[in-house]
Order: sequence, then structure tokens, then C-alpha cells
Amino acid sequence: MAANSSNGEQQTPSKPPPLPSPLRFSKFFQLRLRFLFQPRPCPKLLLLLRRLLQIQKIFLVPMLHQIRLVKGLVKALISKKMIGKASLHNGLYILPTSPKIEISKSFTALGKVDTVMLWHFRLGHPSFQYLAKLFPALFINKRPNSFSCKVCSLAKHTKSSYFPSTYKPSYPFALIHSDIWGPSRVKNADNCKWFITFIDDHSRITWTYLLKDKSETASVFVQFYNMVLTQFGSKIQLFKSDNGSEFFARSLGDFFKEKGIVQISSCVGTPQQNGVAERKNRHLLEVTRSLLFTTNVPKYLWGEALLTATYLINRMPSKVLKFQTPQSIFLQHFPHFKPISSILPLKIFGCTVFIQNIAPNKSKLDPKSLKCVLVGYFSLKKGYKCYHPPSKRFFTTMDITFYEQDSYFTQAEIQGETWSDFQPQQSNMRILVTGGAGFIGSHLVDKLMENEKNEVIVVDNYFTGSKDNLRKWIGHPRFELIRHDVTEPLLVEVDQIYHLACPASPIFYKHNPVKTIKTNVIGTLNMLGLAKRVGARILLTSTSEVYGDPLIHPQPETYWGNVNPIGVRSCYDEGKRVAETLMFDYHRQHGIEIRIARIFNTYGPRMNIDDGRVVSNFIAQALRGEPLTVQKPGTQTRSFCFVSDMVDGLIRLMEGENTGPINIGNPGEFTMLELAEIVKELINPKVEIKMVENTPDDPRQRKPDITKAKELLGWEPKMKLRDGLPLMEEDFRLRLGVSKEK
Ligand SMILES: O=c1ccn([C@@H]2O[C@H](COP(=O)(O)OP(=O)(O)O[C@H]3OC[C@@H](O)[C@H](O)[C@H]3O)[C@@H](O)[C@H]2O)c(=O)[nH]1
Ligand SMILES: [Mg+2]
Repeated sequence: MAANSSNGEQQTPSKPPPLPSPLRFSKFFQLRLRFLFQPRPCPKLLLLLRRLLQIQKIFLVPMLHQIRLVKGLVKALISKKMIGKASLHNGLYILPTSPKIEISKSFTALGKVDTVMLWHFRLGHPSFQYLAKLFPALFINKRPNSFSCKVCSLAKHTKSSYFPSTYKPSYPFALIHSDIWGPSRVKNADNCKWFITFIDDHSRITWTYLLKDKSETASVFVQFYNMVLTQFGSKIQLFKSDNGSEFFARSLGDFFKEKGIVQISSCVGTPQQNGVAERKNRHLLEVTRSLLFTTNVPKYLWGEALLTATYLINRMPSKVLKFQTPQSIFLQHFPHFKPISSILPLKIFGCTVFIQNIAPNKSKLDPKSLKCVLVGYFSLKKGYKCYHPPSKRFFTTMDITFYEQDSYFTQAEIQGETWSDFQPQQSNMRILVTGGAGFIGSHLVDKLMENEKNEVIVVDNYFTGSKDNLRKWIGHPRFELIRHDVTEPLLVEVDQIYHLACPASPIFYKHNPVKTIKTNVIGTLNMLGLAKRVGARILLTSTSEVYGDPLIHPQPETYWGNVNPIGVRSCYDEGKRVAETLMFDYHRQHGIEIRIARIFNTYGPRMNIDDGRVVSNFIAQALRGEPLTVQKPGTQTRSFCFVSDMVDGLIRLMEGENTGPINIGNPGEFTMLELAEIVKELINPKVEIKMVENTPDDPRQRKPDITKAKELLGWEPKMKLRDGLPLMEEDFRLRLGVSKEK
């Protein structure tokens, strides 16, 4: 998976330190060495450590602080035992080669391990106390707490304290708890970044669905509702969730109303009130991590591990249920329902399996069986779910030979992956801005860089943009600038794409119209291809020019426009219209997450002085003492948005849940004569206003209807024209070297 090679480690600026010779270890579970911090780890050491761990292809062990150095001796904090003497290499303390650290029996040693450990692995690492309840026969003469498992302590590093929730039995589907988790930094094999759970309050049986986008919430709930109705003849009565906006989308609300479902939500700011669902999520993620961990399964299969975790937890005894399993309680109410999958013997997730090669175009010489990895159980079809990484294909089959003690993946497969990546939201975002050296682009970059969680990559061909606009970010560790033309394909790993690249001033886009249309069509195709490949969300900055010379005023997004397809402006306005079409086709055909902004006239500092657009022309003319050139008839209108408002709107659109298109612009409308008068009054009352010839197809009026932006993004512009113009004047004075007369 392309997405998987992206990890923060690659950004480490320092060169890897030379490795001292004792630093050789084979497998994670035979880990013999530990790197120790002084009581307070210094950042440089951390960096070294990360680097070393990366080179050594092992996970960062999240228990480092549990060992401390006391006068050159290593002391385990939990057992309070002295482990041995540490020697210093390159600023790192290294343990003696065979320290007696309590490393428990591991999966690699499974061959020698008794059946207790085998079941512990198959069931996704439940506690040994629970195992003893499930299989009392296995524990004859053995105490549950005499067993320990290394993977458990790694996967459950959150030290989660489960406050048992209050449990009042009722009957199935009376109350469903739900929660959404994500976005995961790593996309699942099928590009999912989210998951949603539905938990039956009575039995605590859980259904998990993977989502590509949060906006799928309503449709997935409808699917779940129908499944419950058809399979169990039951209707959901109460639905409980937190206040996530996706649960309050109108489409879902309408469905609740229609079906008479009562929606309850936790109070604002108290997610713990959604306790059942939140706790279930945490449990699911712990088991998911354990499953992935045990057999080195790469994170792009986290979705399969999660579905398997759900499957297993449904079949595990729970304290809340007085050590009955959710499935057994549930089936008491539906005695005739036989889940097909429950007759499948459990096997270790991630183990090697051979399945009958059923490829249709298989030739006689092709191997009869295919080596795959076991990734779960199908509850609807009878069979195990297997994945064939070389062809990226899934298979469901019963015709299968298990090699339960061989993990399919080796340590090398998970090189550089750390578990801190496998976390929602808080994780870093890598953002691509095409045309980021331009006027709006560079302001957008400034805003994105303010958030320390963002890494920004700018690509620009400097046709109208300039490196100067990004001066302050060049050399910044979270910033990267690439000279690149979007009409050529681009290979980068990113989470979001702001696609701005295209000359926007009429004089520039008309200068080389073929290039302009190429940029809009091929450039957008390339960026959509990139978004599809890496599963990124992409925002296109379209334009108010898609409305052409509008016959409807002001322009709502529903207006289809009045565009000349063969005029001198067509390279731009038709180009952007095709770009919008491409965006929606990729969305419908490939499920890409898209956002479309229709930008209206924008002004502000950093506009090119010789941009040719009206505001920059008038200000430059006023400062140079030249006549303001109003193109005829001068009664044509425009609405001008200050650049900071524009950037704010674009980010809201990207972060929100609506695809658009959404108009982003300032509804204040002015004729060009009025604008000239204002500039004259504010900047230089002495200049004259001169009427000049206009260019063909100039729209006669333009003003955005921003109802949609207000409602869906909570956005409206704040800066008035009379306040914004002086800010732009200041910038132009500096660049033109014209000081203000006293
Ligand atoms: O010196 C000038 C320049 C322009 N104008 C007039 O001012 C009006 C605005 O022209 P501009 O060139 O600034 O901008 P336009 O509205 O034509 O195009 C703009 O529209 C929205 C954006 O998405 C486009 O990228 C941008 O080019 C036009 O009616 C034009 O005739 C003048 O009166 N004098
Ligand atoms: Mg939530």
C-alpha cells in the first residue's frame, strides 16, 4: 500500500548514528537490548533512539520509563530488581547482552507453548482470568495469574481503567449505542479511515462498519436498521451517541423521525456519558493492536483486525454480563438464529494459510494453491477471510490449510511503523498545496503552518507565483517547496490536497490559453489520481467564472451559468467547469473525498503588482499617480473578498463534511466606477479616472449568494472593502517604494 510507506520517521533530519557492534538483535520478542534514558529524556536522545529503532526494524517499546539507571546500574522499576551494568555508546546506555528482563514467552516460541497461550493468541489476547472462565479444563493445576504475555503489555499500553458501566438488562435493540472513530492516519486496504460501532445495550453485542468518510454515517445506519429488521424482526427504539455532527445530519434525523427512533446524545463536552460506546471502542482498539502485533501484520490491515476484534469480543465473556458472552445473551432471544460463522474454528489472525488457487485465468503451470494471510471470519458467508498481498485480493474460502505457527509477515514488513501513528485526529496532517507560492496559496500556507500538527508541501511552477511569498517558511522543518508543474504527475504521500494551481488573472490565463486549459484538465486529473492513490481528501478552487455572464443575480450554487464555450475566457471558465466535473466523477466512481470552492474576486497583500486585475491595477495606479483605468462601461459589478476571509472559508470547507460546490466570496457589490472612486478617495485624491476599452465576454455583474457557506460552514466574510484596501495599500507601498505623504 502506497499510503503505508508514509511515516514521520522519514523526516528525521539528522543522519543515523553509527551502530555499536553489540546492537544486533534478530526478532522483536527476542529483544535483548534496551536503550535507556536518564530520568529525564532529552529530545536529542529521543531522536537518536527513534533512528536506531527504525534501523533495527523494531517497535519502539513503550515501557522505556519502566527501567531506570541508578549509578550505572539498570533497575527495573516494577520488580525493583537490579538487572545489570549498562555501558555508554554514542550517548545511549546499552544493557548487557543477556539481561534477565522479564520477557515472557512469545509467539515465535509458540511451538513450545501450551494450549493456554494458543487460545490466548487465537482469541485476541483476553485476560487469563477470562480464559480460565472459558476453558476451565486448560487451567487444571495452573493459576491464571501465573501466565503473562508480552504483546498484551505493548498493545494495552494505555493502562486503561475500565469503570464498569451500570448494566440494566432489558431486551435486544431497545437501545443502541454508537460511536465513530477516526480518521486513522493509515488507510485500511480498501481506503477506509473511520469506523462506526452499533452496540446493543442488552447483550452488548457489537456491529462494526468501516467507513471511507464520516458522511457515510446515515447510509450505514439505514443498512444496519434494515439488517436488524430482516434478520431479527426487531426495531431499534432508542439511539444513543455523542454530539458528533455526523449523528445530527439532516438525512439521519429524517430517518429517525420516519421510523420513530428516539435519539439521545451525551451533553456537550462530556463524552464519558457515552460510556458504553467509548469503552467498547477502547477495548476494540486494544484487541486490534494485539492482533496486528502478534503476527507482524502491517497497519494497512487494521480494518480486518478491527472486524476480527469485534467478532472475538462478541464471543468473549464479559464482566458486565456476569461472565456470559454477548453472543450467548443475544441468542437467548433469537434461538432459531444460527450465525453461520460460529461453526468456524478460531485460528490465529495473521497466520499463513494456503488456499485453493481459484483465479479464473489460471494456467496449468500456475501453482494449485496460493499463499495468503488469514485476516478474519465472514459472518455472512461461510468461510475464512484471506488476503493475498501480492495481488491485493481478498478471498473467502473453506478450502484452506492453516500454518498457525507461521506468521505470514516478517518483522521487515512493519519496519518503521510505530503505534503512535495508529491514533485518530491528534495525528499530524501532511497537506499538499498546489499553487502554494501564489497570492491565495501563500496566505493559505501561512494559516496551515500556524498549526504545529501540519506539515505543508507546496508545489508551484512559478508562472505567476513567487518563492518570495513563502520566504519565511523556506528551511522550516514542517515545510517543503517543490518546483513542479501539475500537468506532470506527482508522487507524494499526503492526507489533504488543496488544489489551487492555475493562473487566475484574465491577462495571465489568456496569455497561453492552451496551457491554461491543460492546467485545469490534466492538472486536476493528476491531482485526483494522487488523491485516489493515497486516499487523500482534495479541495479544488473553482471560480465564480463558472457562472459566466450570469443571467441570475446574485448567483447561487444551483445556477448552471451562462458561459461562452468558444470565447477568449473559455480556457479558464470552461477549464474550471471540466475540473469540477472531474472532481464529481472521481467522487462518484472512486469514492474520493472531494471539496469544491467557487471563489469570487479576492484581493489583499501579495497580489502581483502587474496582475492586471482591477484592485491591484487601481492601487498601483493611484500610488504611481497614474490615471485609474476603468474599462467600459464601468457599470459592471464585482464583489471583493479580503484574502484572510477567503483562506478561512477554504479551510472550513476542507475540514467540514460537505463536498460543495460552495460559493466563497464577499457579497458586497460595487460597480467599477464606484471602486475607482473609493480607491481615489482612500489612496490618492489627485488621480484622474480614465475610461478605456474593455475585453470580450466581460461579465456584467457578479455577486455571490453565500447562504450555503453560512449554513454549512458557519462562514461569512468579516473584512469590509474600506478596511481591506488600506492593508493592501501598505503592502504595495513597500513593494513599490512609495512612502506615504505626510
Ligand atoms: O484595470 C482594470 C482592470 C479590470 N477592470 C474591470 O474590473 C472587473 C474585474 O476584472 P478582474 O480582471 O479584476 O477580474 P474578473 O472578475 O474579470 O475575473 C476574476 O474573477 C474571479 C476569479 O476567480 C478570477 O480568477 C478572476 O480573474 C472587470 O469588469 C474589468 O473589466 C477595470 O475596470 N480596470
Ligand atoms: Mg465520538
